[in-house]
Amino acid sequence: MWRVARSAVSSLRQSRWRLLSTAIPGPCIVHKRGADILHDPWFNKDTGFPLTERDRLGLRGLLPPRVISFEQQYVRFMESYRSLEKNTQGQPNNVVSLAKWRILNRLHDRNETLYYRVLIDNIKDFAPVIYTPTVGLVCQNYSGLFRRPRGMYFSAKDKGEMMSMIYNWPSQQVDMIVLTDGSRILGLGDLGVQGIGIPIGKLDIYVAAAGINPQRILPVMLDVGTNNQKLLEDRLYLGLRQPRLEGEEYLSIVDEFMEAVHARWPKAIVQFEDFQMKWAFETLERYRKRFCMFNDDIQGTAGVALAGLLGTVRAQGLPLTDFANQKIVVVGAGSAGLGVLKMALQAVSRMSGSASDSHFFLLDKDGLITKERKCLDPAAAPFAKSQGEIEGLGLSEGSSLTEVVKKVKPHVLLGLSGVGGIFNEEVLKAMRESDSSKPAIFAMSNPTTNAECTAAEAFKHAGENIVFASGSPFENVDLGNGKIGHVNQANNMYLFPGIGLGSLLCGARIITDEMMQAAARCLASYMTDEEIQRGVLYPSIDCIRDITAEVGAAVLRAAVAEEVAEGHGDVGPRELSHMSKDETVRYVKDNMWYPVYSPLVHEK
Ligand SMILES: NC(=O)c1ccc[n+]([C@@H]2O[C@H](COP(=O)([O-])OP(=O)(O)OC[C@H]3O[C@@H](n4cnc5c(N)ncnc54)[C@H](O)[C@@H]3O)[C@@H](O)[C@H]2O)c1
Ligand SMILES: O=C(O)C[C@H](O)C(=O)O
Ligand SMILES: [Mg+2]
Repeated sequence: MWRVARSAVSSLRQSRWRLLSTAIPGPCIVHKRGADILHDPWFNKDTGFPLTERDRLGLRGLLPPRVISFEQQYVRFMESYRSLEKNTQGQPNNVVSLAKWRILNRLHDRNETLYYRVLIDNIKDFAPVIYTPTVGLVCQNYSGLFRRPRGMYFSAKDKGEMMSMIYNWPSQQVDMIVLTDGSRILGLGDLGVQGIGIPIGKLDIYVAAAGINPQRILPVMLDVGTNNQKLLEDRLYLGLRQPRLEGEEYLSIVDEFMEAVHARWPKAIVQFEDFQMKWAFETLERYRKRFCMFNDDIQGTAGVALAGLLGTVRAQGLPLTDFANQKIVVVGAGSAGLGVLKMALQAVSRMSGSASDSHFFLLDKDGLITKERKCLDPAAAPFAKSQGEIEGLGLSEGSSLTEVVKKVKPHVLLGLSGVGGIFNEEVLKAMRESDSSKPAIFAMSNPTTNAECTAAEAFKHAGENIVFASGSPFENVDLGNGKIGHVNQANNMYLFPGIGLGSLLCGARIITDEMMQAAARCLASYMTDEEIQRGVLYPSIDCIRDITAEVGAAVLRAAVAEEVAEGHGDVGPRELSHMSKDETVRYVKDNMWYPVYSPLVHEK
């Protein structure tokens, strides 16, 4: 019940959008006392409870006597984190990564305010721990790492119960849900119930980047079984031990979940994450006109890739309209690869007035996709080459990646295949013959081991003149002679927080293609010419809150223009439509939650 009061206080605060976000934190109503408060990570301040608060809340004697300030607690945590880094030096990467994840996870379980503050302030260091790539390792080892639940689990066994189950979630208000069925976790395949780590990591990024109130987030696992034989045989596996539901049975579970969410929180936004391709596309089409939802792998990824692709045009000193002439080879015809091509095509059509995809080449595990392909996937069909388009190049159905790169001489080679190392030495060397003055290599698959190539390999084999981006973080590459090969992180984390936040703050009924395009354009225009010339396509993760505010505002304004914005709290659609661009950014920023200890007031 305390959560009701807390959200009332917070919406009161949120409604005063003209106030600066640095205002003194208002009091927080709490309906519990004593040890129950210490065990609630939302209220717990550990040794930070002032003496008067200890008296008021029945905490006297339950803590060591000295009061430690928030700042001191912060320093203490960071010191223990840094000493862990020092003490684990030289140990295998996986061991170090999991140790870092554990120390952060323990803080998350104990004291959310401190956890989110250290996360926000050190996002560049901590994103690789709580998000990609370590989150992949955590998912792989989830059943062994499991200590306490986080988020909700809806399983095939819960059919018919979801409408009541949703009320088991203790928070009165939920704004943002990330949902997975665990069927395609990063490039690691079907991890069943263990995929819950992905929604948890994505929502941590929502809090850090978009300032979504952590009390209003909900990570969800839809456990419909797994086809991963190893997991089915693992005695520690925590999910349903049955093959995945298919067809109508599967869809009826997702339908029931979506209806239940909508019944309790009609304004909540649902982000679909890491669904295998067939369900990723099908659920997007099924729900996008009925609910406020999007698929991050299809749409978020596309926006980030498009922003990067537009950056590579600028890096060549060409006008953006030249994007229509860029030859782009996309390796991987799954939800992400097809999403990128679809959005790129929309961008070409917007720029040149005609939707020509003649410069796009799409490959999957069977090589170049052409209209000759047997059992051509309908989703890939629009990008399949006709014989006429490729015979002049000496290519044909199923041509290998090396052949395609050698013959096409693409401006951009973009990997979303999930296959580590597929951009091998021969492929990368072939990129030296690219028709671009600054060839681009995007190895976007996650986690690190699944990247199509490493940054060092790309600069070594394709040349120093390339622009490089990867989905998981790599260190910049020392090219010698004082030169640095810049590594960009082309990850959907640059966009999904802003898409969610912008949609939330305007009360979007649905999320349209135009809102996605606006997000991508905003990210694309974020960088200066000087940065682009240095091969820097995306801003540093350090300023993710600023980027998210800009993206959120762009999404919001597009929603208003598309007339899908219904208003948020006491800010109605008319008020939204009268905001200038700067006012919109201000509004978005003022609505970002920021972790500080609020004075706790007990109420029965
Ligand atoms: N950087 C990002 O922001 C981002 C976003 C989304 C997805 N991804 C990554 O992209 C990868 C793919 O995701 P998805 O959802 O599209 O998966 P998917 O399973 O839907 O598609 C994978 C595609 O790769 C193709 N493929 C497999 N082996 C291949 C090979 N040897 N050569 C060429 N193609 C091959 C498959 O045929 C399929 O078309 C994953 O690793 C995921 O982590 C990255
Ligand atoms: O999770 C990520 O890091 C990006 C993307 O959503 C993916 O599936 O790989
Ligand atoms: Mg994903």
